[in-house]
Amino acid sequence: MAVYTDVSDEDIARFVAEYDIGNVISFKGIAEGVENTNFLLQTDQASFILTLYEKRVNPDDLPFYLGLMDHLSAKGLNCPTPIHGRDGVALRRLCGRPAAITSFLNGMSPRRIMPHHCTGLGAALAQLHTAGQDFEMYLGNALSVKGWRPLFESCRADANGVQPGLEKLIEDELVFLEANWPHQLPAGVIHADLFPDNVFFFPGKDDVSGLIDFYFACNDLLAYDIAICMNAWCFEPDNSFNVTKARNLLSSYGKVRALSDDELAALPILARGASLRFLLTRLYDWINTPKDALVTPKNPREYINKLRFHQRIDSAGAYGLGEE
Ligand SMILES: Nc1ncnc2c1ncn2[C@@H]1O[C@H](COP(=O)(O)OP(=O)(O)OP(=O)(O)O)[C@@H](O)[C@H]1O
Ligand SMILES: N[C@@H](CCO)C(=O)O
Repeated sequence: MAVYTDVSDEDIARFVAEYDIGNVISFKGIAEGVENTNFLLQTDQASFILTLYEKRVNPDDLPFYLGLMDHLSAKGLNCPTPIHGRDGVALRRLCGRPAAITSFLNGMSPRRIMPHHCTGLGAALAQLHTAGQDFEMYLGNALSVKGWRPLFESCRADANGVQPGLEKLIEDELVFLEANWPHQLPAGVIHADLFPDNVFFFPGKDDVSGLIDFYFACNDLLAYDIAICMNAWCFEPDNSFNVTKARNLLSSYGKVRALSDDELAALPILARGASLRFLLTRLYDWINTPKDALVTPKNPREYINKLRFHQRIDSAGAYGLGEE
């Protein structure tokens, strides 16, 4: 349950009065999500999402996230559109927290990922990368290769308690990635957290109907975003890699934005980095989330298996490219 900040009926009525979106007819907390407090807000004009940004989001980065959603929406990407108040301002404060209203997107995240979802995902990801190319703001990725060691140092003492040998696995992987990370590939705005819960589809349709949750978006290597998606979408619950899903993801991405030979060659190492990134953040949360917290931390072990899988891969052919 992710409603960290309570908002009264009076607070919401006062807040909505700053906008030209009609009068509130219903307002309820959304259980999904772990980072921020989200409410479904219905007015007599439309449905909206009200988000109160909680401690994990740096308030200084909010203009980038909201500006990016404005930019991508204007380019025709179906993502939440920030709603601006009568004074033109989208980022406001409510109940002591930074807050914004965005448009509500119809559609549902897939409960069971099928290969056709990965086809839709690949096209949507490439559209996002293409549409982001002329976005003028810049935000570096705090969770890329330079950010991983400090994160590891903050939780390494507890790593072996989560799985024996984990501290050495991470240390060795960090040394490898720090020495071999490809810095010269095409870069731009990436989503950086495009997991199935952030991608909507209409039932029975292959195309993505909408993308949400841009609060890890940043500037980084475009192919790194593909690697994040490959990890989040192309493994089965038993940890086996589904090459059909990966092939669909990569080939539909490539139809919208062609991948260079260098990007393809770097995919295994980018996938190792993407595994380590989510292994580390999950490990940190696993160790630091109080037992009585509202949210259940995600299991880091899933990402140990993904990392081990990619460590055995030496070329992108293993991800289904070049096959029929
Ligand atoms: N614009 C939107 N349109 C429709 N539903 C939305 C929208 N934004 C958020 N939601 C709903 O709210 C839920 C939580 O949103 P979101 O994933 O952004 O939360 P979060 O706490 O930032 O997330 P996370 O834990 O995934 O980082 C989503 O799973 C979705 O059901
Ligand atoms: N998508 C992240 C959590 C939310 O940012 C994970 O699965 O670890």
